[in-house]
Formats: sequence, structure tokens, C-alpha cells
Amino acid sequence: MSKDLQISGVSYVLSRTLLDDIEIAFRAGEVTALSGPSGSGKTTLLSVAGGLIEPTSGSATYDGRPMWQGTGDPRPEVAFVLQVYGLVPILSARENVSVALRARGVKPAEADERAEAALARFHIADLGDRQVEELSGGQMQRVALARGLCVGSEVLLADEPTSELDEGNRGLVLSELRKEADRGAVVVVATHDPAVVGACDRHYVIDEGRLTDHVAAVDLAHFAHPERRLIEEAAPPHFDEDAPAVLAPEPVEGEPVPAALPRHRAESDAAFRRPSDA
Ligand SMILES: Nc1ncnc2c1ncn2[C@@H]1O[C@H](COP(=O)(O)OP(=O)(O)OP(=O)(O)O)[C@@H](O)[C@H]1O
Repeated sequence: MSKDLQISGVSYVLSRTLLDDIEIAFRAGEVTALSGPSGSGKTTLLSVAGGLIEPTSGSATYDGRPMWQGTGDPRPEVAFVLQVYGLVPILSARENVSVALRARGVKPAEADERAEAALARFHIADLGDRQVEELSGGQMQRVALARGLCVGSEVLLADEPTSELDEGNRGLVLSELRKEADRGAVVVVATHDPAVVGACDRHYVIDEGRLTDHVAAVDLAHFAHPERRLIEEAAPPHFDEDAPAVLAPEPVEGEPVPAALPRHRAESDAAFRRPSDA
């Protein structure tokens, strides 16, 4: 049996539906990108996929076994790189990595040695003794990556692992994620970064908790404009289908009256079109 991470008919409902009948096979040996607008359900899907939360219906299974174990603890073969890092601020960078190994039964001396090597993978071996609370956001992100990747997990779920990194470090992270896939792991990366998506083997897009079926049409550049994202998070274009045209700018005395601007959602915004719109 292939060691894929199978998401079968997964829905997750709280006061509203956060995931709606998701069907994906995350393949072993591949790096898969998961993208979509902010709040579309990427983190929620990773949480179901890794066994942190129980789906309302459907299942996540790896190697034929359910990810949800009834406790919210992930299976031992799963590792996360969390969006908020999940580091212990008062521990050193090395200790933060080492505890993940010790929790998996690695003896302290060996865990420290492997932690050192994991930090070196992300070019932060020199920060090993530094308390995490003294690190920059990008440095913390690399510690979280070192911790996620050091355990040699079979399933690696990374939530926006490059959001704080410059181009050079992003390339480094991508090549390390690739190594994880090359040794046979399932690697899933939730990301807004087109460069990350471009480096992955497969790409799925979520919109309002649903998997879209027009992946090829996604305008990747859309995700790269933080200012545009901020505007759209305040008033997502796909939520206001019937919104009137944006108000015309104030007229300036002595100049022709300006025409109303076109609607915010442009025809080219395929990334945010629902499949039913196509
Ligand atoms: N515990 C919760 N209770 C209620 N709503 C929740 C809960 N967790 C998440 N949500 C909502 O579920 C939706 C999906 O959230 P999620 O974090 O999965 O999105 P995302 O695609 O990862 O977003 P981002 O790109 O901003 O990280 C959001 O509208 C969020 O507000």
C-alpha cells in the first residue's frame, strides 16, 4: 500500500462550515502546496490532516491508519512546523529542537547533538545557546523548521514556513523540504508565496473551505501582494459578488468629473473565482 496521506470527504463544522467535503491524496515523496485566501481553511485542513482535530465527517488516514487518535495528539510519525512556531520562549534554540527528539525517546546527549545538526541545516548553529525570546521572527521560524525536520517524520505539515524569510533562506528551506520528500515523506506546505508554490510538485487551492477545481487558472502573483491581501481580507472580493462599483473619486474643481472605478474584482482574478463561476 502506498504511504499517502488520504483526506477523504473531510468536513469540519463549528458554528459554520470551515471545511467542506475535502478530498485529497497527499503523496509520499512529493511536496504539495496548499494555498488560498486568508481564512480559507488551510490551517484547519493541516490540523485535520495531522490528527490535531477530529473532522465532523470524513477521515484523514496515513498508510491506512486514521490520523485522529481521540486525544488531539498527533501520531508519532507526524511533525508540524506551526504558523506561530510553538517554541518555548525561555528555552534556548537548541533546547527547543532537542525536546522534540527527547519526546520521541532519543537520549539527551544524542538529542542535543542532532539538534545542533538540525540548526546547522538552517544556518543558525551559532544561535544554539540563544534564548528563543531574543531571536528575530525569521530566526524563530528557522528554529521551528529545525525542530519539525529533525525528527525524520513520515508526514511533515508546514504552515507558512517561509513567511518571515528572505529569498536566500526561502530557497534553503525549499531544498530542505525537498530532501524530506526525497527520503519518502509526505510533505505539505500551506503557503501564500508563489515561489514556494512553484517549487512544489502539486498544488491545491482552498476557497471558503472548499477545494477549487481550477488550479491551473490560479493567478499566483495575487498571493504575493501583501497590500492587496490586506485590502481583500477586509473586504474579500469573492464575498461581495453583488457589490456596487467602487465609489468614484471626489471631483476636483475645474477638472472633468471622474468615472466610477471598475468593480474591485477583476476578470483576471481567476484565483478567487469559485468553480461555479468558471
Ligand atoms: N476554533 C475556531 N473557532 C471558530 N472559527 C475558527 C476556529 N479556527 C479557525 N476558525 C475560522 O476558520 C476559518 C479558517 O481558518 P484557517 O486558520 O484554517 O484559515 P487559513 O486559510 O489557514 O488562513 P491564513 O492564511 O490567514 O492562515 C477562518 O475564518 C477562521 O476564523
